[in-house]
Amino acid sequence: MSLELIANNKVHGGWHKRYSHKSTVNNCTMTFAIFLPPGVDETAKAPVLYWLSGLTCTDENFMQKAAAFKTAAELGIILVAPDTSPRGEGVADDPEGSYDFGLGAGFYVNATEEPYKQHYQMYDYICTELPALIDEHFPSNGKKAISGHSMGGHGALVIGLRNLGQYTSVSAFAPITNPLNCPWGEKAFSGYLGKDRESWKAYDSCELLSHTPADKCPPLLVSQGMSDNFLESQLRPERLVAAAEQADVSLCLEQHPGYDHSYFFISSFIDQHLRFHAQYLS
Ligand SMILES: N[C@@H](CCC(=O)N[C@@H](CSC=O)C(=O)NCC(=O)O)C(=O)O
Repeated sequence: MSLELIANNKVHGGWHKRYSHKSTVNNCTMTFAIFLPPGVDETAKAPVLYWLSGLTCTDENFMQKAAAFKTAAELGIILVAPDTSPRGEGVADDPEGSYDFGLGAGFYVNATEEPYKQHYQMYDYICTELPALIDEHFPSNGKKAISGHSMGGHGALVIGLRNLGQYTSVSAFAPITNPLNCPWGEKAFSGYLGKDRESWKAYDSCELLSHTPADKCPPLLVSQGMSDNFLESQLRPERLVAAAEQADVSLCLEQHPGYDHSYFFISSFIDQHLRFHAQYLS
């Protein structure tokens, strides 16, 4: 699969690059961004942290706002930030053009419903197609971890918990923990997955965590701002804690007074998340 370079910036001694490519699973052109820390090449390979962004984001929000490069450069971690949905001609959007469904809101699921299923296969894209592309074109050493924010925190938890053994560690900022039972999740899953709520459970981190064998669960870190406008209505971290207790799994939930839902919060704690992942990636 060929890549087209669309941006190239030196930063903290490494390189931030953006690429587009034809996606077989999403049946459209996709864009992703990558940070290559200094010194990585075919003889000095590095692990990869996949970052999944939230509603309304592209590959650019994390790279421009999270302030992750300095510590990723120090730790020798490759960062990969995909887009949050398929895009382009023929890709169905929310008929009402809202921000929480359709373009920029793929929810990291494989859609089964018309007219979304032709393109919205973000679960397979993140789990399979993108890592294969990264391993083919960049000096990754085969070790990978996953993190994300809000909708992307949901995606990171779901993908980490459905693919036990594949991600050394999983973290999330302000994740949508229980999309089965919150307005963002119910809207997205109805549209992408249809009316059968049973089929939604495969994409719910509380549901998945409550059934995860403790000895197979990856290390989990969740950070939540306590002045987050979406805390009560959409995020509900206490439900993830209850699921962890049910499975007797260790979950580190850090609650930070005064922080909101924005990248100001993420940039304040991204170093901690990078160091958390580095322990397991190294
Ligand atoms: N426009 C909406 C909320 C949009 C929003 O807050 N998006 C977040 C992710 S929310 C969950 O997935 C985000 O990361 N935005 C991009 C950014 O750069 O901040 C509203 O105003 O309610």
